[in-house]
Amino acid sequence: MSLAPDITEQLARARADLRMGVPVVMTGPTSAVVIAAETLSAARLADIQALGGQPVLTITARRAETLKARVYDGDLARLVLPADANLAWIHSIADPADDLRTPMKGPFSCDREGDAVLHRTALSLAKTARLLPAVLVLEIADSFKFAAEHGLTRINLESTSAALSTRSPLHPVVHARLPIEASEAGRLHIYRPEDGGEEHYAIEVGRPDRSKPVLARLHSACFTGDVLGSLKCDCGPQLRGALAQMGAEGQGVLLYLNQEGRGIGLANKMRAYSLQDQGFDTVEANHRLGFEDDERDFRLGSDILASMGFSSVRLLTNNPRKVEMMEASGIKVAERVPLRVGENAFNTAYLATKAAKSGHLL
Ligand SMILES: Nc1nc2c(ncn2[C@@H]2O[C@H](COP(=O)(O)OP(=O)(O)OP(=O)(O)O)[C@@H](O)[C@H]2O)c(=O)[nH]1
Ligand SMILES: [Zn+2]
Repeated sequence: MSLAPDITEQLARARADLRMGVPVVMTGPTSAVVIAAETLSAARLADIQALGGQPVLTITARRAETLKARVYDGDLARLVLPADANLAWIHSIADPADDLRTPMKGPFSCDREGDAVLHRTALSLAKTARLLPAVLVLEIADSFKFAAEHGLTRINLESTSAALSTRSPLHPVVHARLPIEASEAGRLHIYRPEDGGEEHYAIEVGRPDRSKPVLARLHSACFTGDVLGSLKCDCGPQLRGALAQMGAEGQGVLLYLNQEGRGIGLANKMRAYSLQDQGFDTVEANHRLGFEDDERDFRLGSDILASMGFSSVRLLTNNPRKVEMMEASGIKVAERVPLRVGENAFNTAYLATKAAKSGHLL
């Protein structure tokens, strides 16, 4: 028996460390100390530079495209840290906020030797910590000794990449009656993932027959739209519209998935909004930040539906990816029910971009 944390638990620690600006040690065929660019402090940068060796700033190919840095590793680029690089330089590579004011940050020298698996895994970890996808990586010789000496979390590279590519099981925690405006027969279910990530919710309206397709909506968290009534998107009206339709039919399930900002987190979504104010559309903004168009995993939704006993849905959505992902993960989509509400002068361009670039149906 051991009380030592397993890889899932170690990764939860590693995420917390990265968010706090604390380095994490990765052990693999080559080992390295890794720190997130976003939370890096001047003191820690100086400490890393004092270790000797050649630090590398790893960014996604999306970010590299904007910076005109050479991509030798497919989905990422390893920028050799210039000897005179300071914290402001690193932050300006990670964060596109000032790109338009200071467009020429290069020329960059990019690594092409050796394997990029450690770098790729470190970037994924930063993304799951909801940080900007940019990490400073310095190879070290004896990772066990280094981690012990500095009191750092150490994770095994192979187990980390395996854990990050596996979906964490979700467990029902509790459910209770919750009368809502749309229906007095509401019930809120809480689901908690094993990996320490955000909880997700299911609002069950009435008591839908488990043997028939249920009216369902996969709603991704949008603090700005759902709570503040933002006019930049259509989320608030879609949320209330879906619940109202379930109330009118007397039954349905709304899954509220805490994948804010299409899975990049609220801070990054606000960075994207700031880029949109500079003239970029919703997809371009994600790319400039180093993210894909959509970083969500809708299979969370099928897991929750299956756990509630549903196998077939009438899905309220305009997003064909949601339909595909449902079907691929074992929930039959008997019907797609369009949900077009909440268009206004502020979100017309946003909705048009989603139709043109993300395949949303009009
Ligand atoms: N990154 C980013 N996320 C945004 C932006 N505007 C809205 N969002 C997020 O986009 C998500 C919208 O989710 P959904 O309501 O599921 O919408 P959808 O994928 O368009 O699909 P349907 O509404 O079902 O057709 C929420 O997580 C919002 O926070 C944006 O400009 N950038
Ligand atoms: Zn929204």
